[in-house]
Amino acid sequence: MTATDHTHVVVHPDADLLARATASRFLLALIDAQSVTSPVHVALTGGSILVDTLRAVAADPLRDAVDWTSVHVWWGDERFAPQGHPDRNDGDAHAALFSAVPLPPENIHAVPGPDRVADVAAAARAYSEELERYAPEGARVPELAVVLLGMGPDGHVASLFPGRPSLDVDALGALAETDSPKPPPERVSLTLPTLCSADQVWLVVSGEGKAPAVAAALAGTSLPESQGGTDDGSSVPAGRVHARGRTLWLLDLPATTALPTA
Ligand SMILES: O=C(O)[C@H](O)[C@@H](O)[C@H](O)[C@H](O)COP(=O)(O)O
Repeated sequence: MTATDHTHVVVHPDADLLARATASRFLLALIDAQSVTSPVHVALTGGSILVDTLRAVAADPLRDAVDWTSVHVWWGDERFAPQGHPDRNDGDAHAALFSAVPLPPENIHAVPGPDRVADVAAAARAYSEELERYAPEGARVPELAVVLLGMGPDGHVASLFPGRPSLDVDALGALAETDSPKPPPERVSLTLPTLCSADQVWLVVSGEGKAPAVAAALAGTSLPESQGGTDDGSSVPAGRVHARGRTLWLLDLPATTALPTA
């Protein structure tokens, strides 16, 4: 199904196939990008389907066709917690994938936690500086080949939540969220323009509980406050993410159940 010229919806029968197909698609995207450029920058995030996807990447034989030494991993968002804390997204990714592929530790760009910086604002500043260090001459952020995003039932992506001022930050780089409705409250997130600067953004969404937010995002509308939305007609955060190249919605069947039938 095609939603717009650059936004496409792909539906897999269930969550397991969604994770495995996204994993193969991700590996092919890395291999493809590596045929024309090096290094290749990607951004990952947290959430259950994303971690399942990273596990599937580790189990996919195509992983051996990737030159992991030229892959750089960034975080779409990270919870402000010390290294090794179970809240952190990077711990899950390490267990699911990084421990299984020869990705050099210096290519994994972790967001600093309270064990390294004074507060979440300092963490966001440090991450923005790190992004700039890897950006092409004159740019603020690296060229992200693929950004993988999960989505919450309220339509949030990374740590950009409905109705929060973070959604209106128009600078490239990272921002601090201090009052996330999803715990923990303190997080660092890439800004919306940074997500949209990527060549491709893939929104990987599973389950019927997210079906209303999928429908709202694709229609560019809000959700009622009772579902964590703003009820003001503005698009849920996920509906505001449009990659420079291709925006892919990768869904399982239950996540499509609120979409209008063609
Ligand atoms: O740190 C986080 O909490 C995430 O990055 C967040 O944006 C997540 O991807 C969605 O909330 C989906 O998470 P689930 O798949 O677990 O619902």
